[in-house]
Amino acid sequence: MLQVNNISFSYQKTEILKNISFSVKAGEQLSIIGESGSGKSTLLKLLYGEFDLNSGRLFWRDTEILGPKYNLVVGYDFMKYVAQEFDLMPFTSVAENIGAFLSNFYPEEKQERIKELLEVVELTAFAKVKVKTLSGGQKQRVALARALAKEPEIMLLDEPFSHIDNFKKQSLRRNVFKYLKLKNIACVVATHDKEDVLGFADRMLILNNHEVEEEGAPEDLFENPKTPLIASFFGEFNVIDNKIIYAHQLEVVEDSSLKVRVKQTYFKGHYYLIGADLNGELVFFEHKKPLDVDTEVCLVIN
Ligand SMILES: Nc1ncnc2c1ncn2[C@@H]1O[C@H](COP(=O)(O)OP(=O)(O)OP(=O)(O)O)[C@@H](O)[C@H]1O
Repeated sequence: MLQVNNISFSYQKTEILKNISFSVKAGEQLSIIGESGSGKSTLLKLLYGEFDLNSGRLFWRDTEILGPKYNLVVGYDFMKYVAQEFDLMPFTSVAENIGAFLSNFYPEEKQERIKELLEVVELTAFAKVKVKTLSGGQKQRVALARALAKEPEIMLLDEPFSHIDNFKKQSLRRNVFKYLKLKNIACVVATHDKEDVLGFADRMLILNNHEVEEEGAPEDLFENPKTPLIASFFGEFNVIDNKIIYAHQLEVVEDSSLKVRVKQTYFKGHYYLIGADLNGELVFFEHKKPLDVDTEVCLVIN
């Protein structure tokens, strides 16, 4: 179990993270979300032992994770960290990069393992290609496979699919998260992307104003978002009578006291997002057809 006990940290004078506490069990997937600059990457780096804490303590099982002041070599065998900038060997092949940390003592097992990981990140066809010729997204996939190679007990992933195109993203996410569960590898993912969270994370933690704003299962936070920041992560929302109402909770009906005038219509695939004026405020709702500007419609909250 990863145990984060009341940690605080600052690069210079201003505190970036204040009194952060949480835990992650073996095999559990935790997503860290928060606005840009809220300290997600910094938190992952602290978990990896890259910096010394101002206060608080960090443990994986019984081992205390220590910063460079107390630990000459950053990092631990039980932990792998995939940063936003990948640390690969550009002049060797994809397969060699993935196998770089695997022992040569059992060559057949090593080749088997590389083959398995190439499949997880869908790079089998690129096994022999030199990493320097790959695209950013392909490099990110090599970095993921390389981190998985030695089956760490815990993975720290910083925006793990950010460079990968939408065609590949869905299946790659499923492969990687499924693999982590299968091998019971705990995982902490810093992300902006709700698709990295929904359907995969067991729990999520929201960083705001240097602190943990909320922590819980994605379903619970989605159903009962306590703040606009949390709601905004899940989708378009409104504040009506001081309550957070998602766009999909508003439905057009024949008659109601909630009358709005349509201002904008956006095609969203299987629905349209409509922006409308409600007593001078812009509200958003979903509708299966586009609506003409200035049409008056009535809404109910479901
Ligand atoms: N090496 C550094 N030295 C000084 N300040 C830093 C350093 N790295 C990050 N910061 C500052 O710490 C704060 C948190 O940055 P961090 O990169 O952790 O945020 P983030 O939530 O991961 O952002 P993003 O989502 O944009 O990646 C920011 O104000 C940033 O400017």
